[in-house]
Amino acid sequence: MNAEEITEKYKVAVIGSGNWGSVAAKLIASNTLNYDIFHDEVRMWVFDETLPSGEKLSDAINQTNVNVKYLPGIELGKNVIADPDLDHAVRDANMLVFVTPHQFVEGVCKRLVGKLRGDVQVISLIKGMEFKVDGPCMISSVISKQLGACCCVLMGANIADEIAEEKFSEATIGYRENKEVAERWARLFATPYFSVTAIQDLEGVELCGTLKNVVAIAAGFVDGLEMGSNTKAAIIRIGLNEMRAFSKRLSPSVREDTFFESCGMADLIATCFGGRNRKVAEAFAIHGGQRPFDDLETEMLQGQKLQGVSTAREVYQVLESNRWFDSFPLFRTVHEICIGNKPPSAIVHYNDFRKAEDKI
Ligand SMILES: NC(=O)C1=CN([C@@H]2O[C@H](COP(=O)(O)OP(=O)(O)OC[C@H]3O[C@@H](n4cnc5c(N)ncnc54)[C@H](O)[C@@H]3O)[C@@H](O)[C@H]2O)C=CC1
Ligand SMILES: O=C(CO)COP(=O)(O)O
Repeated sequence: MNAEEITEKYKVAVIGSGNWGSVAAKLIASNTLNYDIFHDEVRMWVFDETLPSGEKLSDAINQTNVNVKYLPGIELGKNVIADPDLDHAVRDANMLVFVTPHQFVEGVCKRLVGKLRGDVQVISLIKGMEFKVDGPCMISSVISKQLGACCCVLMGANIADEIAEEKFSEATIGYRENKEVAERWARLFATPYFSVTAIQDLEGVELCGTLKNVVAIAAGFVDGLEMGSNTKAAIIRIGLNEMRAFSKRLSPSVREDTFFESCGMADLIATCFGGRNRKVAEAFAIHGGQRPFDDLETEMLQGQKLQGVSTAREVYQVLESNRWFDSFPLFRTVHEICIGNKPPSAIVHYNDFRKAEDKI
């Protein structure tokens, strides 16, 4: 292959190296070796920290090829290079994968303004949203606005630890216009154990991935209160209804069939049974709401971050600013429980749910 052909290859950088970020890098790294259109090397930006051994996390990853803190025991692929220097990690990259917890994305984007190639394409794997003075803003919009780049999303029933062990799962890419770009992203991620479908519903896919974390918190409360399978199924059904109604009010173009893709019902089920939001919310309810989520997160997740509690707050702000409380009792109550205004047992308010369903 000559030098000219090499410069035309797509160069990938992964922004984030947490639990899912590391698994995403592993998936991508297996494909960059398989397909000639991609450069082999995958740069993974690491928000660096010092390990108890005194070693830097980025050095440990490069020496062992394992993210010893966020994904222990799993080899990422020799072509994954951990890079603590953000500017250096994205240099020359024309495919950027954003996968930080959502609360950090704005700060990261600010640091990237003016540093990226003009032809850069972006995908966000981040589940969350921001509430701004002029209303709610999805993470893909935060990224596209700040970087002036087109941004797809990839969401799905994707518990990272299971995909790391190469157990089969599916994911959904949401795109707005450019199918060719979406298909290139699908090629970058798909493996025999990770099946990726691209659909033209950016907003729907991202809203599903974001809102299911609020329902997962509710499912955790139900588990902590030992209310059983029927109650949990009811919470999942009511939650899905609120997800659909909320998504359509924010974005009327959201497609009905999106809720039946991996990003929809499948992710909701996976997270309500196997996710971190569920697990920490269960502990919160077991402690009768007396221990704050922040403390439980620090104690139980070893540096990993919850998205559901802050998303519940952002969703609550949308409900408040639009006077939508009556139509979304589950979303509303999750936030009120999280901040200690109601006990965990308030999650089951049968009458509120039925009244709301008459409205939505
Ligand atoms: N873990 C999972 O199973 C899945 C996660 N997701 C989503 O992917 C996104 C990222 O999640 P994970 O990779 O699991 O991360 P994580 O929950 O493991 O978060 C920890 C990461 O945040 C970084 N961090 C801490 N402080 C920071 C700062 N000030 N600035 C920038 N980074 C900082 C840490 O270095 C670490 O890389 C989230 O939106 C999550 O909802 C999506 C699907 C599955
Ligand atoms: O989004 C996820 C699975 O698709 C992971 O959910 P948690 O953040 O609750 O672990």
